[in-house]
Amino acid sequence: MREEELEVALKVVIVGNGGVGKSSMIQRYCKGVFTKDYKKTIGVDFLERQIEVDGEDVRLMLWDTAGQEEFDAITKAYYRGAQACVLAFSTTDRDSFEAAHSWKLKVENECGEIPTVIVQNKIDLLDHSVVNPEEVELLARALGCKLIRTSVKEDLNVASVFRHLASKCLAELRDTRDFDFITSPTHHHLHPNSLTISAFSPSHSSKNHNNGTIVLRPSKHHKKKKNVLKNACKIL
Ligand SMILES: Nc1nc2c(ncn2[C@@H]2O[C@H](COP(=O)(O)OP(=O)(O)OP(=O)(O)O)[C@@H](O)[C@H]2O)c(=O)[nH]1
Repeated sequence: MREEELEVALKVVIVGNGGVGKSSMIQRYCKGVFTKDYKKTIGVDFLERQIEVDGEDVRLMLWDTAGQEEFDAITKAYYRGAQACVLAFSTTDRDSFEAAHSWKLKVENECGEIPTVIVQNKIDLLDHSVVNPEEVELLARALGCKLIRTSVKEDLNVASVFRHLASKCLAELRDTRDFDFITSPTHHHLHPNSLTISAFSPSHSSKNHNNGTIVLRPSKHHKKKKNVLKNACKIL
């Protein structure tokens, strides 16, 4: 199978305290809209967007989890199989900054070490900031993650968060692209040239990419797909 015939789908979870802007970020990225209204996420929601990264089509499935503790039991299960993570806190909410460590642990427990970006959102409100830049950088270093400062409201740096994660996952995928790590019980039912690793498979390992949604299949046209869906999103 040639490299240009593959399609990659990545499951990305967005975590962080309630009200930091997780839903807004996904809406902004997938639909290009921003709303001032705060509507608490109940459980889990997801949107997707297709982009081209390093010459490859990547389908990003963005899982919006509720930040409120009362939904913990529901959301935890949805981390499973995620291949990348956005860990968000708000410039104006000290608790959300201090909760970053425990969010990281929560994701690690379910997914192992996956590419993660620490997002400091609401930088349009820097005048009301309750965190200083040095401590934020220290946090990112301590967690071993890239730090990106965003304003979903102003549409600042939102796209770079997802582009960075997709690029990192692709690089890791290329490193392991001999495909001999396929373990999905479902792949027997697929076209012989089609390889699917289910995002929802209960078995997972933290090191390899056999724990998530990596869908590798030949293009319908047997040539590199045009990126016609670049800005297309849909609610599933
Ligand atoms: N000023 C400003 N407000 C923002 C920004 N991003 C989100 N908000 C606002 O912050 C509030 C909370 O945003 P949500 O996206 O609902 O937060 P959430 O993290 O999904 O919250 P939960 O669903 O409870 O987990 C909303 O009123 C948004 O309009 C931003 O970059 N700047």
